[in-house]
Amino acid sequence: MAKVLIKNIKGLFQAGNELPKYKKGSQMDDGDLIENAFLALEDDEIIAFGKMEDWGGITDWRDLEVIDAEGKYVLPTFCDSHTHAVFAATREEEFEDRIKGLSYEEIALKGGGILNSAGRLQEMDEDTLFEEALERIHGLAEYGTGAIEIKSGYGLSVEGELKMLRVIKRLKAASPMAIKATFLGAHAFPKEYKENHEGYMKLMIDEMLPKIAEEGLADYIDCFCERNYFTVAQMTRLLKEGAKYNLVPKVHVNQFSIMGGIQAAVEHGALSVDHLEELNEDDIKALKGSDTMPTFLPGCSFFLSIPYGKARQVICADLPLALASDFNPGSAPSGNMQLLTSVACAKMNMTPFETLNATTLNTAYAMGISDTHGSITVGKKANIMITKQISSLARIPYSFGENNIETVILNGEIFHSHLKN
Ligand SMILES: N=CN[C@@H](CCC(=O)O)C(=O)O
Ligand SMILES: [Zn+2]
Repeated sequence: MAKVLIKNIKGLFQAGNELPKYKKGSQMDDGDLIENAFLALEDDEIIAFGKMEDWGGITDWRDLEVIDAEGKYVLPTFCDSHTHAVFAATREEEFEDRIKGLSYEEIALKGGGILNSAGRLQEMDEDTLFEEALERIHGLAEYGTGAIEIKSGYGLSVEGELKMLRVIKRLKAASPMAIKATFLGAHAFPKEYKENHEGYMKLMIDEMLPKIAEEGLADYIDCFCERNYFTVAQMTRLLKEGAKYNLVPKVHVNQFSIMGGIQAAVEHGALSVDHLEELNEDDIKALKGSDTMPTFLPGCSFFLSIPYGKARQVICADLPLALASDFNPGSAPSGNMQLLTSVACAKMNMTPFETLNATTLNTAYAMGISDTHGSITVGKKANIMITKQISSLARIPYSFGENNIETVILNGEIFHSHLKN
């Protein structure tokens, strides 16, 4: 598909050549929607868009492929800025334990949770891990995800972490999705280091980080800063070490408790702070004036029955906000971004436009790909999705669980379509 014209689009969402790098406060409810629009793609780029009546300007194309989008909306594909999509096994048994009354934290303290996944990952070879992860993320693309950040963190040993990050590197090469890799060795202390936290800190700093840098395996560095996991001091030390290798922080903070992790992450130039189920006024103050993207993970709140992030408080403070899936086998076993918008509307009182901004433009920022993804902008990647014929864009969050996306185009090529040719 060298040249494509999508015509008669009912509404083109997030379209503009002068959009802000992210939307915040009241801007979050602005869809930058062009009604009755066209969109032109050439090779893997967006080259023009506008009202249908202005289409006449581009008439010199030959061999033009035309897609008629009458009654349908076109959006940039979702960017999922926080996932753990490389894993060896699902964890239904922990799901059942939670139904019976155990909490996520109690299961983890018994050796389940992240350590359970780490044990399973050790047993799986790199090729199988890669093949299963590729199939998994391409399944998400059918629901509109065009870019995805993936963390390590189920390795928890030098070989295990390198294996995960090498798998992510192979995914980058094998998939048309935009992929970013984050080193999350500090996801949990492995069993062998239960009584020797300093030993594991040294292992990450002296052995993992240099090897990761040597092979160019990570774009970002993460740390699960939480009670029973890593302290603010340990996170700070790690972020400083990561900075020596130009690894920008994107961190897990404030999932169960408020420990000052947001302030420390902001001070160290974090691109995003993620989870934030717990959030207070000091945290909001720390985020104000920073360029750190607060990121909520409502799939985790839903699945673990923990509080939802206070989206209205963040938006009312004139801050931006991003929504990511947290796709992982323990706390959020779904990477369906459409479903995420439903949960955010129903449980966090976000408007449909707010959720769509929070899963496209703002997550593109939160994964460092704003220059190429997250909006319909001339020169950006031709990563777009076409909805089915729907009454309004609010239908995406409204009809929870349904796949409202009919066609997904990644880098100018149709990746998936429900249309029968
Ligand atoms: N909270 C830390 N890490 C993941 C869960 C990982 C797991 O349970 O396997 C999260 O973001 O929810
Ligand atoms: Zn996570």
